[in-house]
Amino acid sequence: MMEKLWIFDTTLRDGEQVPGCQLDSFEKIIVAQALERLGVDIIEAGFPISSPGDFNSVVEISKAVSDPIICALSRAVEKDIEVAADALKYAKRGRIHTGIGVSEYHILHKLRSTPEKVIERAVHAVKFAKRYVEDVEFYAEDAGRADNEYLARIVEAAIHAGATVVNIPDTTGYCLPEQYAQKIKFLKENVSNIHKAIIATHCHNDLGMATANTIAGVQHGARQVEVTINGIGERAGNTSLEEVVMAIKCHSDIPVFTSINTPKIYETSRLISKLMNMPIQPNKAIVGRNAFAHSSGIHQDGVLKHRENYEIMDPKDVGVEESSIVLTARSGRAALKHHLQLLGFPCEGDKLELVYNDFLKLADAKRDIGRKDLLQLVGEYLEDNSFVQLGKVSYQYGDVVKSTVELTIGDKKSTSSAEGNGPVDAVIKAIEKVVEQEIELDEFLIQSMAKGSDDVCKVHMRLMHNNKPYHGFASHTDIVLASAQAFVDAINKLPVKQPAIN
Ligand SMILES: CC(=O)SCCNC(=O)CCNC(=O)[C@H](O)C(C)(C)COP(=O)(O)OP(=O)(O)OC[C@H]1O[C@@H](n2cnc3c(N)ncnc32)[C@H](O)[C@@H]1OP(=O)(O)O
Ligand SMILES: CC(C)C(=O)C(=O)O
Repeated sequence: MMEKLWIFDTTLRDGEQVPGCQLDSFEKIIVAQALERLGVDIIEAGFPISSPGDFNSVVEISKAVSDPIICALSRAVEKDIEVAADALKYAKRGRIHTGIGVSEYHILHKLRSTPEKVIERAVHAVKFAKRYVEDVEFYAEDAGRADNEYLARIVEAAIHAGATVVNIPDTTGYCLPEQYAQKIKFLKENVSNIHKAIIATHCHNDLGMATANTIAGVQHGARQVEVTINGIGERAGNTSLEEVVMAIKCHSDIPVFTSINTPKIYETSRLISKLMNMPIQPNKAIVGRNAFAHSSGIHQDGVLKHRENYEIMDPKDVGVEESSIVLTARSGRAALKHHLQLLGFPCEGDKLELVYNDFLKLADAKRDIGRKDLLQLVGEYLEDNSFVQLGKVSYQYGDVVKSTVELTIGDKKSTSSAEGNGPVDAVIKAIEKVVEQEIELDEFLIQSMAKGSDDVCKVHMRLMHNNKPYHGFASHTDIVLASAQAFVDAINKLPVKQPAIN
């Protein structure tokens, strides 16, 4: 029989601990509401004792969100628990998450205590939390490295004291999937009252095993998974929500279901990445830019013949409009033919052969083959009179930065000025003013190629147009110019109509 797997999202607590990811209360509410729309069951909203700001966020999230359980973290310390309870006062359903370290490292070298005293503190903390809320989750910190016999004792005591959920964190990301699975199995078989609580996983990714360990835990009886969007979290991160949810969806033999509205995954992932300033690596499972991009000929041919040849999930199931066939020097005739067809130039036989040979030469010399290149290859590219070309770019500092850019379409020149937050913002705004397209700058990455201050920087921009992404690339020693060129490069890839100039 299929059982419910509770999705406990800790993006706003463990995820937010990451340097640079801190959010204010307003931003946290936006995230919490997105998590509610995504369908998570529990939102860990913060660690209220840690700061007035975090306390306030838990209060405001409790008011703003109605469906999920709102959870607040605490140590096994009375004051922490009191403050957590106070922060949860507006929550429709509030949960206190309390616990203590259970590995030898933590007992001896962090808490400077003894195993027996730690059990006493755990029991006291759970009982104390029960005075305020019915729903109390106990975490056995560093359970991944703890002795299983001792772990079973403290978990049994916590359940006896009233814990409704027992969390078995692999805090340091140490376990291998089989070890973690055995730990959960051991608890199922050796904790006499385990049927009275839900077992939760909370795995970190120090060895890249967080998702594998979480799934192994579920396969052995865990029924709550603690996860974050994009896998953000302390050090190498937490288990990523999207990976676990989609692994379960793809493997119907795992006897659990989740309440996640999977087509909302992609937009939630982008929101978190943007608000927390955490770019997503292109090859990140499920939500990375290349997760549904096919770039080598054999794969492209396979996907074009039958999507499932190289895709285990439908991109629409995670909110990605469609998979993409990216033209590179590793592409074959099938991919080239597909793109030419899309442009309205069906090409077969000898003609395709000729174009393909030229295409390979171009693709060897140029990494990114776009629409303009293809039109040139089929001899249909007239004078460069319909695409945006960037001319002179200038800007000056003052109270606000002012920029002027020259843009050309064919022989029509246009000059545009704008003000912005900084030179890149001012230049992008000036370009936007003259390009008649609905576009949104969705991602902006600047990377230096080497190390020196004389270095060339590489810019990647992603624009959204009609819910589809268009990528622009450029490199230059001048960051502002590289950004402007990357922006124009992406604009030139918009397929619907060629960008016009005012
Ligand atoms: C695995 C996790 O716990 S994930 C959560 C981690 N998140 C955070 O730490 C962010 C929020 N933390 C904070 O704001 C602060 O660390 C506070 C408010 C909790 C505590 O601040 P301080 O009182 O200044 O203590 P400090 O951070 O220096 O040290 C932590 C103390 O808590 C103790 N402690 C750590 N975990 C626990 C626990 N679960 N239960 C009881 N005590 C604990 C440590 O042993 C140490 O005590 P000591 O000072 O007597 O040696
Ligand atoms: C507080 C606990 C659940 C934690 O974050 C960890 O052990 O990693």
